[in-house]
Amino acid sequence: MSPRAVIVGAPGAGKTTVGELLAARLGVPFRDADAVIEERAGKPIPEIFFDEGEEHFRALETATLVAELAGFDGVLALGGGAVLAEENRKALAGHTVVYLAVQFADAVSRVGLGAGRPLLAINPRATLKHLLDQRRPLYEAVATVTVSTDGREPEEIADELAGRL
Ligand SMILES: Nc1ncnc2c1ncn2[C@@H]1O[C@H](COP(=O)(O)OP(=O)(O)OP(=O)(O)O)[C@@H](O)[C@H]1O
Ligand SMILES: O=C(O)C1=C[C@@H](O)[C@@H](O)[C@H](O)C1
Ligand SMILES: [Mg+2]
Repeated sequence: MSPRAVIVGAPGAGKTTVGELLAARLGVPFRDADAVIEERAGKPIPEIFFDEGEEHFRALETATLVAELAGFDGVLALGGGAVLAEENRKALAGHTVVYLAVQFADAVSRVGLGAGRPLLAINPRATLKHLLDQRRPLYEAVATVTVSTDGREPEEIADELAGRL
C-alpha cells in the first residue's frame, strides 16, 4: 500500500486545500499528517512545540510519515517541514510526491502571519522568506511532480494534478 499522492510544500502552499480537492477528484480519502500527529499527541501542534520542543515534534512527524507511507492509500498532505530530515526524504523515495510551489508574496498573503504557526512566531515575514529559500531545494529533491500555485485557484491546480497523476 502506498499513498496515491503525497503533497509537500511550504506553509501556505495549499497542501490541505488542494490535497482535499485532489482526493475528491481521484475518489480516495484525504489525510493531513499534521492532523494525525495532533490526534496521536492529543494536543495541537503549537502545544507540542511549547511543551516538548521541536525535536520531539520532528520525531512524531517521522514516525507518522513512515506509518502513513506504508498504510494509507489516499492523498496524504505532509507538514511544511517534513522534508527537513534526510531520513524523511529517503522514506519518500519511490512514492508519488507532489510539490506545490509558492513564491514569497502569495505565501505571505495565504499564511496571514497570525497565530498557530510556532515557527513563525518571531519576525514572521523574514522567517517565512528564509524558510522558503532554505526548503525550496529540499522540496524539489523529493518531488516527482511539481506545480506552481502562484496566482492560481486551488480548483485549477487540483484539476491539473488529477490529469497528470
Ligand atoms: N491556490 C490558492 N490560492 C489562493 N488561496 C489559497 C490557495 N491555496 C490555499 N489557499 C488559502 O491559503 C490558506 C492556506 O492554505 P492551506 O492551509 O491549504 O495551506 P497548507 O499548505 O496546508 O499550509 P500549512 O503548512 O499551514 O498546513 C487557506 O486560507 C487557503 O484557503
Ligand atoms: O513549516 C514547518 O516546519 C511546520 C509546518 C506545519 O505544517 C507543521 O507541521 C508545523 O507547524 C511545522
Ligand atoms: Mg495544511
